[in-house]
Amino acid sequence: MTPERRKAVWAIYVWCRRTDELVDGPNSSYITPKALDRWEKRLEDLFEGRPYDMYDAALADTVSKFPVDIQPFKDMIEGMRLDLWKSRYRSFDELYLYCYYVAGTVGLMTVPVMGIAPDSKASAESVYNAALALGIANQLTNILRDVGEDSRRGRIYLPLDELAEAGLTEDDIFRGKVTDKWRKFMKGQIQRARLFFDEAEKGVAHLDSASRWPVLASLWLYRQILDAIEANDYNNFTKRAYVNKAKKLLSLPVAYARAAVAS
Ligand SMILES: CC(C)=CCC/C(C)=C/CC/C(C)=C/CC/C(C)=C/[C@@H]1[C@@H](COP(=O)(O)OP(=O)(O)O)[C@]1(C)CC/C=C(\C)CC/C=C(\C)CCC=C(C)C
Ligand SMILES: Nc1ncnc2c1ncn2[C@@H]1O[C@H](COP(=O)(O)OP(=O)(O)OP(=O)(O)O)[C@@H](O)[C@H]1O
Ligand SMILES: [Mn+2]
Repeated sequence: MTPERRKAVWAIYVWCRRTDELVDGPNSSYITPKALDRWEKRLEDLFEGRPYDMYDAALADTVSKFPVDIQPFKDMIEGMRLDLWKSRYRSFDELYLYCYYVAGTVGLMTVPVMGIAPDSKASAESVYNAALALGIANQLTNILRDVGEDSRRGRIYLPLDELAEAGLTEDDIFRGKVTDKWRKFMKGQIQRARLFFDEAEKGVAHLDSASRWPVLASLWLYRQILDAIEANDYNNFTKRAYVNKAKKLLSLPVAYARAAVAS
């Protein structure tokens, strides 16, 4: 990315990471809805040019230079509010909404920074939809990677109706035994996540040419976590799926070449 865009993405990343840390981090047990309200007030202040600390200042600088909208930031805080009380998702619709709040929003935050290609004939709406899809795909992948870890925190980010259809119960998740039923269920979940990645990939060609490589590379790196879950024979209860260094390194030049072809 250009240096200006890189700094802006950093600033957005830091804000997202700090927001996530409020509910996931070491002090999360002290975080109440009130604390999140204060965090939202602080967000409004920095958007109006009144940053509270240096990290906020980096984001205030970003929003003064790029046409970033405040709504996806507010929506991410809403996702953190959900995380404070909600630990079950009855259907994919409910889960999708959660994924939008905590990750789809990132796509909407970053498109104004990465820019749409001036010569692209795609509508801005279709590019935002692809960006949204990448956030959803990443979050679904994150969830499928962390089933065991989340269950040990009492959380199940899987559609309970689909679990029931597969003949599985909450207890099966807590017991964490890899059975044929589980493998079959996981195959379906992985397939759906891949559809969102495919949707996102179509949008990459319409981004400003300088932004394509980092986006395509990160898309490919994260998507390979799904392959790693398969390679672990769907044991996402006790084995963490990850993409090794060699595979990561190899993806970079391949993504570079593909991003260049797409221009
Ligand atoms: C180039 C690029 C990838 C830019 C995005 C950088 C950015 C601002 C990232 C913010 C990520 C963040 C900290 C989000 C907070 C909530 C959260 C933690 C979500 C999960 C990320 C993975 O984090 P991790 O594996 O560390 O998770 P744990 O906390 O350890 O469990 C998420 C799974 C979501 C991240 C979502 C994205 C990176 C969306 C990216 C979308 C785009 C860049 C749009 C691209 C545009 C088109 C047209 C395809
Ligand atoms: N808008 C921004 N978004 C993200 N990071 C930023 C932004 N502006 C500055 N930074 C980073 O914050 C750090 C401090 O910035 P600063 O401009 O003060 O640079 P510096 O390295 O301290 O140089 P100098 O000594 O010339 O001030 C640098 O690492 C810079 O890349
Ligand atoms: Mn997290």
